[in-house]
Amino acid sequence: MSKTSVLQFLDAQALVDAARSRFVEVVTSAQAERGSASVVLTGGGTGIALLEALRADSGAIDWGNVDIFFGDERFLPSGDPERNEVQASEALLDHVGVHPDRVFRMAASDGPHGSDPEVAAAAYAQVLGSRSSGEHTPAFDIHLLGMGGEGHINSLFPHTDAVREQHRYVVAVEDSPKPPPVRITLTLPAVRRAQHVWLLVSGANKADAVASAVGGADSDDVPSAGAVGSESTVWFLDTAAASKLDKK
Ligand SMILES: O=C1O[C@H](COP(=O)(O)O)[C@@H](O)[C@H](O)[C@H]1O
Repeated sequence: MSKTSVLQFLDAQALVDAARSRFVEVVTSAQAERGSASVVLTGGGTGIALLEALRADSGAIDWGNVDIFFGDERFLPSGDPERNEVQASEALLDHVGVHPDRVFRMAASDGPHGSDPEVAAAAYAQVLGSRSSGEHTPAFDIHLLGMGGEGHINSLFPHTDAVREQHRYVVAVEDSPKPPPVRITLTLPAVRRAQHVWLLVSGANKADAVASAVGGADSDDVPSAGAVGSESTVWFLDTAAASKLDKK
């Protein structure tokens, strides 16, 4: 039975510090148990701040034995500073001893799969399949998620085909309401394959969506409501993001 926890912190820095310590704990215990760990990174302000914090305190993790995936990507040319993987590399991956063959980036729009995001999404689904045993996508140890003010996670926006996807683990999004419009994203079935799903959310503009999701909204209306880990789901909130929790 999956457990949901809502943790509140004074500010975004305290939230990031707590997520960093817990990330180190989960990854190092997975490595102690089976030699490696697998994590899904997120873009966004708080998600990238966590990666920066991990860079400063990454000693305990054997980064060469971590499989690193991405929850979503902005389908832009390689090196574009808006790409989540570029930001993740600058914040963390370029500075720790990751194994280059174990960092699974989603393709760029000028990459090997061409400029068609559907082809790039299908290629990433194959990557997931190649790293799993039987289920077509790994049972990630941790899936990190940020959340937009309307409740989007990864590039799963309210009332879209992508958030309603029931079968595929990776899809293309060609009309994202948040720029850039073309993206690649893991779907809710992929998120739910993770043992631990962590939503890192700060800021008053997210308080309504947090309250709705924690209160059990439909994922079609508030996508984050559908983000549930197979073992645990943890909401890491600052005071502002948590401010409407008791009022809905
Ligand atoms: O566009 C995106 O936005 C979300 C949320 O970002 P935030 O800055 O509001 O926290 C992010 O999780 C996602 O990866 C990204 O592509």
